[in-house]
Amino acid sequence: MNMDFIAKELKRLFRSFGFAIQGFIHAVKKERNMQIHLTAACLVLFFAYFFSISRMEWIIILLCIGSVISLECINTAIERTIDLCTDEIKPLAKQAKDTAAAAVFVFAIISAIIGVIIFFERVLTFLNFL
Ligand SMILES: Nc1ncnc2c1ncn2[C@@H]1O[C@H](COP(=O)(O)OP(=O)(O)OP(=O)(O)O)[C@@H](O)[C@H]1O
Repeated sequence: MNMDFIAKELKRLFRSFGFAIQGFIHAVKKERNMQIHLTAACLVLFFAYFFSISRMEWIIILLCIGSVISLECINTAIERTIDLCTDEIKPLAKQAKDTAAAAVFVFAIISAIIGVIIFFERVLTFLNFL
């Protein structure tokens, strides 16, 4: 492998990171649900730090945040693809969009339940302490 080849591959790699970041910025700017997820994620990270949760709990929370945000990106991509394919009202377009939205919804609900399991007792203890 010569240095030229490595430099070219690295450039390609960083270019693809750049495209991914552009996609993420687009989703954050245009999708209200993504803005809600990110706000919730910031709150959860603050509470996680505040309550000094365990290493395993950090891992679970980071997995949940990453999964919800990734699913929202995929949902946005599916919405755009469908809008690109048709601007007519079609049952299949509705099914595809709604099912993609359901993927985010299911994981967001499960993440909220995990959040309650991790934080509920700690919040109660903190409130009693006040
Ligand atoms: N081409 C289409 N044919 C049939 N139903 C559609 C079509 N486009 C959207 N819908 C449906 O209309 C409803 C609203 O969809 P729309 O994409 O406008 O908003 P949304 O799903 O809330 O997304 P956004 O995050 O952009 O607000 C959804 O149930 C969606 O499945």
